Amino acid sequence: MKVAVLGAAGGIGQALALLLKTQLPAGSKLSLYDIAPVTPGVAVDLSHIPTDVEVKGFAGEDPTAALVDADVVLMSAGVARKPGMDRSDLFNINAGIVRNLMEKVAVTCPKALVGIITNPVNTTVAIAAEVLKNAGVYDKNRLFGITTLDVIRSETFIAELKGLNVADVKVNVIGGHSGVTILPLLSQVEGVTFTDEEVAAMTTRIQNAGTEVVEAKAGGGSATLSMGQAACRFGLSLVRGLQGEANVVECAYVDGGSEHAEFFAQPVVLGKNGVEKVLPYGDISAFEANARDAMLDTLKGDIKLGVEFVK
Ligand SMILES: NC(=O)c1ccc[n+]([C@@H]2O[C@H](COP(=O)([O-])OP(=O)(O)OC[C@H]3O[C@@H](n4cnc5c(N)ncnc54)[C@H](O)[C@@H]3O)[C@@H](O)[C@H]2O)c1
Ligand SMILES: O=C(O)C[C@H](O)C(=O)O
Repeated sequence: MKVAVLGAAGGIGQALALLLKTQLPAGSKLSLYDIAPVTPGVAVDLSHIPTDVEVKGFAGEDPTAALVDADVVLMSAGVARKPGMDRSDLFNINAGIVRNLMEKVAVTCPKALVGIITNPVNTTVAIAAEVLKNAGVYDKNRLFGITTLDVIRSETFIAELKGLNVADVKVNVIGGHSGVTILPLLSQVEGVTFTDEEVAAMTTRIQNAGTEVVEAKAGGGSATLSMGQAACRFGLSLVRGLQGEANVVECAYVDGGSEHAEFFAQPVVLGKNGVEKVLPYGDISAFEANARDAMLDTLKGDIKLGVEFVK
């Protein structure tokens, strides 16, 4: 199993690479790419950790060497927010970065499962899909926007609020990955009841959690360590599915035939070909149905921006 991380010298990339070096199955290969010249050094550093995962690092303008034979590609290349910015403010720089890297993915490892972390995810995933379509290699089951950070935040915040063991809290988060498009389905959390006020406050906190980190870091970037953990969880789930493990389920932003939008985050079963099955997200409350319907214009606009960027 070979996993490539693009943007591997960055805040997320280094945290993710460390976690993958220590958690990928024995015999795996980890391939690190970034334009930053330090990247081969990051790989040398990680290679001193005694696990049976081979690490190689590549720097420069061309990611091809890192992508050869990749089964999974996790992309966090690009710029991060500073206070006062929305994720959409990153579009001008990150759209071109994602397009260029996806052009290399399309040629070098078109069958790889690709997880996009680079923001704005609602738009960059649409960009990635258009690039793959133009190259004639698009398989909707192999492309994912990684929304796992919204899931782990939801689980953490709910456990804190309700005094629960976080390992017992499971939450689906649907929609997309920015502001109102992030919709945690609190009504489905087993063994927990919320007042209307708690639902409103918790939903807002989860939707603004990225901004909470951006403001706390005060110009030093956005979530990197929690995102490293989230991306590692998602990447390992992709690997477990590829290895034939049954019942691997994660929420992800996919082109899954949703009635709501071309791309929509919801639970999916992962397998040897990526998405094996898109699961229904189940019964939701009136509050959640209103929030879902209210987000759709924003989400569809974000997707359209990505499609038009490539055309
Ligand atoms: N999906 C999510 O939930 C989520 C969570 C947190 C951050 N993000 C996003 O992830 C991205 C990365 O965040 P970060 O904190 O790691 O930023 P960072 O600035 O620390 O790292 C980004 C890395 O990308 C590299 N890079 C830039 N252009 C590149 C290119 N063309 N090819 C290869 N590498 C390139 C940079 O050299 C840098 O090392 C941002 O867009 C951020 O908004 C997404
Ligand atoms: O908020 C950001 O800009 C980064 C990321 O999308 C997050 O949710 O933390």
